Amino acid sequence: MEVAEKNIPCNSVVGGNFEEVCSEKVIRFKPPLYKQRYQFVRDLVDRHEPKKVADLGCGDTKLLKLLKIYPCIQLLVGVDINEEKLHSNGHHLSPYLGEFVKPRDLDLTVTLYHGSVVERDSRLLGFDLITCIELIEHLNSDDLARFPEVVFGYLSPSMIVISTPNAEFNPLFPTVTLRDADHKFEWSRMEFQTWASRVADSYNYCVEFTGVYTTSYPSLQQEKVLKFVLVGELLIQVERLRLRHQRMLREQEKELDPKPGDTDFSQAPHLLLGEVFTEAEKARIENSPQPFCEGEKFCIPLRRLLAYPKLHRLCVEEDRMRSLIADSVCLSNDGSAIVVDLHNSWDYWPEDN
Ligand SMILES: C[S@@+](CC[C@H](N)C(=O)[O-])C[C@H]1O[C@@H](n2cnc3c(N)ncnc32)[C@H](O)[C@@H]1O
Ligand SMILES: [Mg+2]
Repeated sequence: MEVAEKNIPCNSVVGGNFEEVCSEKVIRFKPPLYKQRYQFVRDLVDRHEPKKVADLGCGDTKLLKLLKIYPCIQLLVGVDINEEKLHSNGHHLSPYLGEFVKPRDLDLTVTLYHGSVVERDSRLLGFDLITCIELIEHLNSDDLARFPEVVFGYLSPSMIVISTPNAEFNPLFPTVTLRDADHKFEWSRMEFQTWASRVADSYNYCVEFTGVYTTSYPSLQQEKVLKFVLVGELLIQVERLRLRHQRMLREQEKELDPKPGDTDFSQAPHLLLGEVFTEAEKARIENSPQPFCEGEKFCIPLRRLLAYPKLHRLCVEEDRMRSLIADSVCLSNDGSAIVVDLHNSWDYWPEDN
């Protein structure tokens, strides 16, 4: 899948299709690929609100039917070399009764042209978006060679979407080498990207690649995610330290004023500690500033917290940590420590929360 956008810098992304292989080795795409391709175009229309859109190789006009509901689009054109397809499907593009009852705010004209994408047609000049969905693989080598000059060079719309099957999936299909009898070729992602990058370069477009299905995963590179993980780990660590400090105080009390029946917990394993540290981790923790009490307030220096492995692995500097957690916890006046009530675990949050 390619989106080429004229003169607007963007990054290159390489994605993959989303597929599922069933037990009997019949490949199915979920949702079906044609729906994913159309959805990709719809998302683009949502984002860029083009006024004039043309679908080249529009076939049975399914995409045009989906696009005619967009209020931003005022001119919608379909072109196909197969006149019969246009005739048998064109009537689906007429307005419904409901569209008379509740008319659009802005004009919309829908037109179908019979013609070839490799012929210059001045009626397609000045478009905001041109889509070529599963078209180029139907062009013979001469037509494919003419395609860039006509579509990118002559028609030169603001944006072009081109989709073509990914041949890398073909070994998963039970049948032959090409997926359709009319296909003249099927490219790997690399072949497509090489072609598209060269075309985009020649006509001063910038190019972006994606599979029809793309999703991004949360990572620590995203500030929201980092903050969520940081605050979560931090609260766990603060609670551990607070409970440990309470226990230490109780033990000290007992040592000073032992009562009959008191058990000596000092030798018992500290169940609440929960974590096992390597020697290096222990050393890092011990070399960091210690938690301390100010009256009933228990203060844990940020540097101490950052020494614990689960927080250390987030690779956050003290200053960054301070700004990320500032609205989630109470900080000491100088901002160097988190302050909690020693006896109440529900006071971590700043007062106005
Ligand atoms: C696989 S169909 C894709 C139809 C539609 N874009 C879709 O995604 O459902 C390819 C279409 O391209 C049309 N086509 C092939 N060569 C063409 C050309 N040179 N100019 C215009 N249309 C062409 C075919 O008639 C066919 O309708
Ligand atoms: Mg095809």
